[in-house]
Amino acid sequence: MVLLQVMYTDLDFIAAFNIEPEVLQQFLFEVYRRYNNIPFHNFKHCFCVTQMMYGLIWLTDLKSKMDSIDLLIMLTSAVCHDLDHTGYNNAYQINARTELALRYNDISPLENHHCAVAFEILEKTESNIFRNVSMDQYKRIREGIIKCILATDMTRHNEILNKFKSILPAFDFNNRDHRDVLMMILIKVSDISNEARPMEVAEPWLDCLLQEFYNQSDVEKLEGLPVTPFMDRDKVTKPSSQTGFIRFVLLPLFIELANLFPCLEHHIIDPVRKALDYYTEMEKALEREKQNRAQSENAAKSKETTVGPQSPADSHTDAGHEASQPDAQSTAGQCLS
Ligand SMILES: Nc1nc2c(ncn2[C@@H]2O[C@H](COP(=O)(O)O)[C@@H](O)[C@H]2O)c(=O)[nH]1
Ligand SMILES: [Zn+2]
Repeated sequence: MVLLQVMYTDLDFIAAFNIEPEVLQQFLFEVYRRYNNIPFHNFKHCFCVTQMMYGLIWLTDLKSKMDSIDLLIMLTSAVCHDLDHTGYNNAYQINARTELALRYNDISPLENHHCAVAFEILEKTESNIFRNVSMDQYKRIREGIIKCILATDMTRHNEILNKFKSILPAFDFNNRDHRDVLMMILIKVSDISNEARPMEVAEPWLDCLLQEFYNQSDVEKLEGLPVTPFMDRDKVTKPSSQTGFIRFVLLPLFIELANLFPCLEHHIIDPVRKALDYYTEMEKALEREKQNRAQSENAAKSKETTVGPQSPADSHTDAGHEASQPDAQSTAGQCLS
């Protein structure tokens, strides 16, 4: 929480918007309290996304290009963007007809909720970091935060990315609509930027994400709901989850942002390309292992049909051999390390 406080201070928000230190502390404490103890969408994820946003603001020298109110909107949106996430995505909310889906008529139920919780916190005077801004400024901040948090709904990914691509050739920092789209892109990039971090940080985050995914698909199976395919433990592995995501979601998004800010190439694109190579190799190793296993099983079967059934002792040895195999994923990981 202290580091988040430092980010507000470093970006000069304390002075520019007359934010009292104890109000900022109370705000951040309320935020901390309203993140749940779940594998991925927890307070640490909020911290990482905010830290990435803070880093992007400095790396791109946004302070010289945009009003500080826009920067305040972006940093605060990052802090609040997954408040009270339950660990079950929008598809689940809608299919299970949860309270959130009912309240928001199936329209981005989670993101609407994260935003509503943020403004619940800001409604309390003691945690309202915007309590000293003018009515007009508050209106702009509220509009901006709503826009940014709602933009993190991944079902809107192509819509937002295409809008950004269409304005990029004539991007103008003085154009309000252009800035709004850029703000949405920046929070999206920050939100899904784990793979831009060093591998030893990024990989454990993927484990946490898959834990949350697998938990959801298990519950979907138990409740007889449609099973979200990219969350199904019977279909998804660590590398299969990442290669597609990096190729089709991360790189196309990051490359467009780097078209506007070439200085980002080295910071966010290079590590993501490296991660793609890493998971592609892991996927190949897994595939080889699967093929080897299938071949040994076939060989064993044909031996059985030509020689006849094995003695119990033989089959025990086989079972023992099978059980002593390390699991596919860790072997693939070892091959690469
Ligand atoms: N397969 C992967 N999916 C990812 C990764 N990082 C993020 N995501 C997906 O995007 C959303 C992001 O939105 P959030 O606001 O919910 O955090 C997340 O839920 C995942 O579905 C990744 O590295 N691999
Ligand atoms: Zn998030």
